[in-house]
Amino acid sequence: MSVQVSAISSSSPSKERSGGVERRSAGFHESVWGDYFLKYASPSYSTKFKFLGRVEEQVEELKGEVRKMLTGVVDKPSQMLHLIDEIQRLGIDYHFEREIDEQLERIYKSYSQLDHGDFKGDDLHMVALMFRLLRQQGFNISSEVFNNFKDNEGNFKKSLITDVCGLLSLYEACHLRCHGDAILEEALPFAITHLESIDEMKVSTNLVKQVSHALEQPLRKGLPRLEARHYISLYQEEPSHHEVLLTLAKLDFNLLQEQYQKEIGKITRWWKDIDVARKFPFARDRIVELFFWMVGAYFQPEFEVARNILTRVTALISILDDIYDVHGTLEELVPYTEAIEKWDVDAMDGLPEYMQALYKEILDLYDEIGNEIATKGRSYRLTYAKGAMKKQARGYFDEAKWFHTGYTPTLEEYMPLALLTSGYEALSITALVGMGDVVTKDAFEWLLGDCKILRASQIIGRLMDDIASHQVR
Ligand SMILES: CC(C)=CCC/C(C)=C/CC/C(C)=C/COP(=O)(O)OP(=O)(O)O
Repeated sequence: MSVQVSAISSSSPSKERSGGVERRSAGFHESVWGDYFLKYASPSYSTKFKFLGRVEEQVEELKGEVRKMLTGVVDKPSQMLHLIDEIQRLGIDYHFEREIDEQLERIYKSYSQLDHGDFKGDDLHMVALMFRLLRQQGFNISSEVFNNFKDNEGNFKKSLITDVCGLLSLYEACHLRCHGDAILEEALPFAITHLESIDEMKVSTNLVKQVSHALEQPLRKGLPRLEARHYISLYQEEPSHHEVLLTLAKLDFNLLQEQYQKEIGKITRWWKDIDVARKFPFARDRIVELFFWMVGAYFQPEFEVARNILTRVTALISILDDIYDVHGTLEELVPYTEAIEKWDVDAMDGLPEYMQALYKEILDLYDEIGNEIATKGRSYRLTYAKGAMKKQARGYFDEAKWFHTGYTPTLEEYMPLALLTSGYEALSITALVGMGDVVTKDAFEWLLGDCKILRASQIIGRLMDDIASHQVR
């Protein structure tokens, strides 16, 4: 995400003097957005929908129609799979979670008999689509369903090479493979090779576009909102598209976009009031990018408060990271880390002005979060959030010590600390703070109990970040 400056850095940043001390500077570029989103926070900003109430009404009607499509009787499971796939790709599936789950459960229960009727076990597109949708939903479907597509010598059948639709579905399905899915490990390069060399004269323009987009960005790795926006345009060009689905997808996309604009407007207002550029000129100013990141974590409208909290905490952590990584001296960082540990406004006495300024922002923000969640009986979450912030600061401090003492850690020493400072633990905990009652105390304890998914995210996040930072230098 940034030019990281730490004990393992291979280049040195530039230096400058401030507060009578020579300080390093990473030379981050200014915000590319400036005040662009402020207008959405203004009371005089009015929605681009002239008749917002009418649009919302229309969305409700359309949702009713789609619900009927999803619950009505279809004699062909393949039709239902297609419908669910379209709904998911158009980004409107979050309105129909229960209906989709029920339909997929029905299909899962009967899939062993699906080789009859319209569902042919030799139709690669359908098998791969069924596999992907069921696995994604958490059903235990085996990758053995793909055995059928191999010849007697154990190679994928030659006839598949010209089946572009089938190859594309296989490719997308491969991204849901788990350890032990050997056939999908083999299938992925097979699908990629043949998708890369399709004869564009023999397939529709729309399919060519889908293939080239998928090769760049498989569905599984895509951000739901971006994928929806992309698919809406493709779907519109599809002669067989369903008008109800298309209209709902467009209106819903625009309504969500309006909501995000207001959210980022409010967050920009808060950021501007902090006066980041003046108080922390050495730090990254990436508030819009961070908000976008959090929309990737959860995009649904009901997570507005959660997104707001997570974006703002991450923004302050990002300044904190720049203090520990670049701007602060070791002599300043020692009392700063102790002050964060104490979490008390009196503890900031004697700290340099820029440190006091951030300290105050952190305390104020957590007070505000505390007030917000107290009204809902969720105050216990604040203890977890503060604990996560303190741990993060201690981790940053340990890294800074390595740097300032010129110590190069071994990989064994580096990894545990680097996983902590990746921020995934602190931010996963913070991500739960503003969520609804589905989150309980157990969820926080689970996250803190060495859970595999968090560890995997930390490893991926940390190593990708280190690779990117290293390349920037
Ligand atoms: C929903 C969820 C859990 C989101 C996680 C988002 C996340 C981990 C954000 C990290 C933000 C941050 C302070 C990056 C520092 O980047 P850097 O490259 O300067 O980091 P470094 O100094 O540690 O290398």
